Amino acid sequence: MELAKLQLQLEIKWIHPTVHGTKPLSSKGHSAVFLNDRILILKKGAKSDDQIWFLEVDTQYVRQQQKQLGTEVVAWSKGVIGNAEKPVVISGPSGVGKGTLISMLMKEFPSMFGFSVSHTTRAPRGMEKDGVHYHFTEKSVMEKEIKDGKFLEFASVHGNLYGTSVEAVEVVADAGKRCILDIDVQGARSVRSSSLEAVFIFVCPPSMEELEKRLRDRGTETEEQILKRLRNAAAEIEQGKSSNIFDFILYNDNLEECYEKLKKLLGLGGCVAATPKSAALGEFNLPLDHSVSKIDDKIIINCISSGLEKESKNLIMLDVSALKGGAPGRTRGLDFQAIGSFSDGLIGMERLS
Ligand SMILES: Nc1nc2c(ncn2[C@@H]2O[C@H](COP(=O)(O)OP(=O)(O)O)[C@@H](O)[C@H]2O)c(=O)[nH]1
Ligand SMILES: Nc1ncnc2c1ncn2[C@@H]1O[C@H](COP(=O)(O)OP(=O)(O)O)[C@@H](O)[C@H]1O
Repeated sequence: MELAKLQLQLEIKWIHPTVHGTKPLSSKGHSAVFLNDRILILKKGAKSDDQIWFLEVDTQYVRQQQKQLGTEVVAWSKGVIGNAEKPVVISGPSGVGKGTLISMLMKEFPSMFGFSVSHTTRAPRGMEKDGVHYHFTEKSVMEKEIKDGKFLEFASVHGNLYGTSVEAVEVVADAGKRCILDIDVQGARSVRSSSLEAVFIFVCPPSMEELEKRLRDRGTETEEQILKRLRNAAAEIEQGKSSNIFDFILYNDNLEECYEKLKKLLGLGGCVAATPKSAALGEFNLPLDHSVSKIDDKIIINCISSGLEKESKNLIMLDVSALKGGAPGRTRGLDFQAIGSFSDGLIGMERLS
């Protein structure tokens, strides 16, 4: 019996999984805590925005990727204190006015919204700037990056490749802004089934004739491209209206009226505070010398040589009960609290954020 066990042990093979996500840079040391489907890594002596990481081993994203690639997969995700507001996905046929509505929103609320800059293989239009309207890229480069797991979603639209990189969405949330994605219906469907929780809006034209007029008047496409966009529009409208991807359908007939409706459903109807809700809350540097234990969803960090102002506050509680997002993007929803010291008898709780 013992021999059989030993033989079994000897047969265990090391597996080298495919690693997705951006790996943390090495540090002077780290603590690791096993949660149900991922490993929490606390980097010692790292800066406050680089100290919490997760290595996902059995999350929904990892399982999806394993199925797709047919290999073992693990994925890195950086941990962030606090939550970001739900991103807004806006879809609709070419020429319906998505870009116009988004520009109006960004102009009126510059500190509240940020645009997810997509990658595309199509050529830039006259006024379009690389890195602002799109990241204009080569097909082979984009395909390689898609393979490396750098994209949240991608699709072939009107004969070109378009995609939202994980970074495009996360940098907006990192800046404490609400992210707006202008993507097609296929992309919206992919985001719907991803770990990113979003609000989905589909913009419809008042008629096909008006759509054609807007596309022609915009004057940015060749006749062939206009015809291709119009051919695709009917199917897109059909999918947008009938699929259960979208939470709201907006008719863009009168522009001002449509914009008012858009603001209303984003909760911007009345008097709005223009200050963004910052995602980066509080500053706390994990000292080199600490020990870590886990009680249910709470990670207790005992800072032995406390880097905190008050020596007595050397116990920190990291709450991982409400994690949001995760690989291939950031893991949000973490909460830090100073909970005193053993000598205090755990008196008082003070949120560090
Ligand atoms: N899936 C996906 N679609 C995108 C992305 N970026 C843009 N699109 C969509 O691609 C389509 C064509 O966009 P564009 O070339 O800018 O032309 P326009 O819609 O006529 O202004 C539109 O439906 C966009 O919503 C992206 O990152 N992913
Ligand atoms: N409600 C509207 N009424 C008339 N023209 C509009 C309206 N909304 C947008 N447009 C115009 O239609 C054209 C296409 O709009 P655009 O925002 O570029 O569409 P999309 O981003 O959906 O392709 C632009 O020239 C824009 O000025």
